Amino acid sequence: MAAISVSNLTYAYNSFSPPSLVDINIALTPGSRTILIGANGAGKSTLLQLLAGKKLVGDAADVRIKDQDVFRNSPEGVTFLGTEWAMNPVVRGDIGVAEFLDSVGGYRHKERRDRLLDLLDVDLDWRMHKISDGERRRVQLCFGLMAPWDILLLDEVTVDLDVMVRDDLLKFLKADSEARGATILYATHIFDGLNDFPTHIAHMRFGTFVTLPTSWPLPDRSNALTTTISATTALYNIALQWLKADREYSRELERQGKKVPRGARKDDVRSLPSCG
Ligand SMILES: Nc1ncnc2c1ncn2[C@@H]1O[C@H](COP(=O)(O)OP(=O)(O)OP(=O)(O)O)[C@@H](O)[C@H]1O
Repeated sequence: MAAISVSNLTYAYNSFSPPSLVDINIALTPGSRTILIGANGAGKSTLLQLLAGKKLVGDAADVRIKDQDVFRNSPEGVTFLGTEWAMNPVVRGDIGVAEFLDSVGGYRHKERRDRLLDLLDVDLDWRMHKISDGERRRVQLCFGLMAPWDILLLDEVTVDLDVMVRDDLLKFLKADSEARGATILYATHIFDGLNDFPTHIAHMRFGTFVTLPTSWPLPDRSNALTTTISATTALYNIALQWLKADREYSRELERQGKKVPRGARKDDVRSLPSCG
């Protein structure tokens, strides 16, 4: 049974916009850690939010976590952490971190909470309205990760962490996923220090997958861009190649007088070279 499975998923935010996701079909195995790579607007956040059950999809789509429909059954053990959390006025209010974490059940997971407080260097005496963006992000991660999760959906939440905290956090997530067979799907633009983290990588472009989740490191071979991708190639370089290919694709469409779509037609996308 797949940890996450998506079939026939096409999604538009409204009836007058082109779809932001087009015919998505993926299956992620339990215990896998997949990095979602794609340019701004590729559809990463939309996909993560749909998996978190935050948006309703049409009847044709089948979106499952642990074989349960994410909308109808709300599967347990799913944690979604996105960037918008820190904007919520509630978490910018005059409340202490200790009180805040207890109000969301921290006392039930004391051991994990204390480990995360230490790892993320969070002070229980901080007041939520007086801390920096990075400090607030660390509180969010402590809040989100203290209950053991089966499925973790991460949308660029390491963006304002300092390098050391980010590195410690990635090591913690990897060890936690390995120890408990838990699954991670992580959208990011920051590839420093990420080489040893994923079991799979995937490439999205204009709302669809150009490279489905593929085992990482990639096997040695040459791709259509005549650049050799080998097991030693850093994830950063792969991401750079993929995003360059995306830009070439957009330019080619423009040369052909076609408008670059926000949610591209899948035939357009799939006719382009893929590195995966
Ligand atoms: N609330 C919204 N209403 C309408 N369209 C939206 C909305 N949010 C996103 N979109 C559109 O959906 C597409 C996918 O956006 P999404 O945020 O999923 O991309 P992303 O890959 O996460 O980008 P980024 O790397 O910038 O976070 C984009 O074309 C975007 O303009």
